[in-house]
Amino acid sequence: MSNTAQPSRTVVLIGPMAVGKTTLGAELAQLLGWEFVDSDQVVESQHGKISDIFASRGESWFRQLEARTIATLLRSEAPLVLSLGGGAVLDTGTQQLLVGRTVVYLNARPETVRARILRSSNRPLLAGEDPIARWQQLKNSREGVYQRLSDLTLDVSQGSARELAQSLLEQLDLRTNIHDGESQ
Ligand SMILES: Nc1ncnc2c1ncn2[C@@H]1O[C@H](COP(=O)(O)OP(=O)(O)OP(=O)(O)O)[C@@H](O)[C@H]1O
Ligand SMILES: O=C(O)C1=C[C@@H](O)[C@@H](O)[C@H](O)C1
Ligand SMILES: [Mg+2]
Repeated sequence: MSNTAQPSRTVVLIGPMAVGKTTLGAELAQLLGWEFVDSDQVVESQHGKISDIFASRGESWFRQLEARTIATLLRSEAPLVLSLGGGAVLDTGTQQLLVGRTVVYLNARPETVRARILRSSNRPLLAGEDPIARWQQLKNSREGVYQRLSDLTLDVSQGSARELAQSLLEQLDLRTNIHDGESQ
């Protein structure tokens, strides 16, 4: 969605739960020397655990907090790597705010996320009987949005977070000269 001639100073990572948005985002920010922010972490630091927010106030309340948080973060003037919660892209206001940013869709198969999902208890939308089937169902229902909003898709099924971040940086450099405008 961004103009590839103009380097964007924000890279936004989107995609389903447990694909590595937070982990790769932190690695990418370190490689770039940019600030890293994760919308789930900001919401949790201000409002408590996501599973508790879902339990006490419901999903739509969480979505409002999430959208508001992302809008604030995207006002940053500093170069930023921003990892979003898996469902954040469903909000139409957030969708509009992503236009003109460099948006990367991290895509994975269920085999890649299976063990990660089974060992975590802070994903309320996967709390039912068959978390892998639910993950796949949510991914399928959001796939079109992830693809439409993104400039680039990164398959995260092979490689460490560091290797994937390095590969992503190389692809971003080719597309947008991401380092342009920096002093070094
Ligand atoms: N490339 C990788 N190789 C091995 N483990 C990974 C990789 N990427 C992420 N992980 C691990 O998978 C787990 C989930 O990663 P992470 O929290 O970054 O996913 P996420 O997409 O941010 O998930 P959520 O949607 O829940 O925020 C973490 O334990 C992380 O260490
Ligand atoms: O995919 C989702 O809808 C979610 C993903 C997580 O990152 C959290 O934002 C929350 O658990 C909801
Ligand atoms: Mg995350």
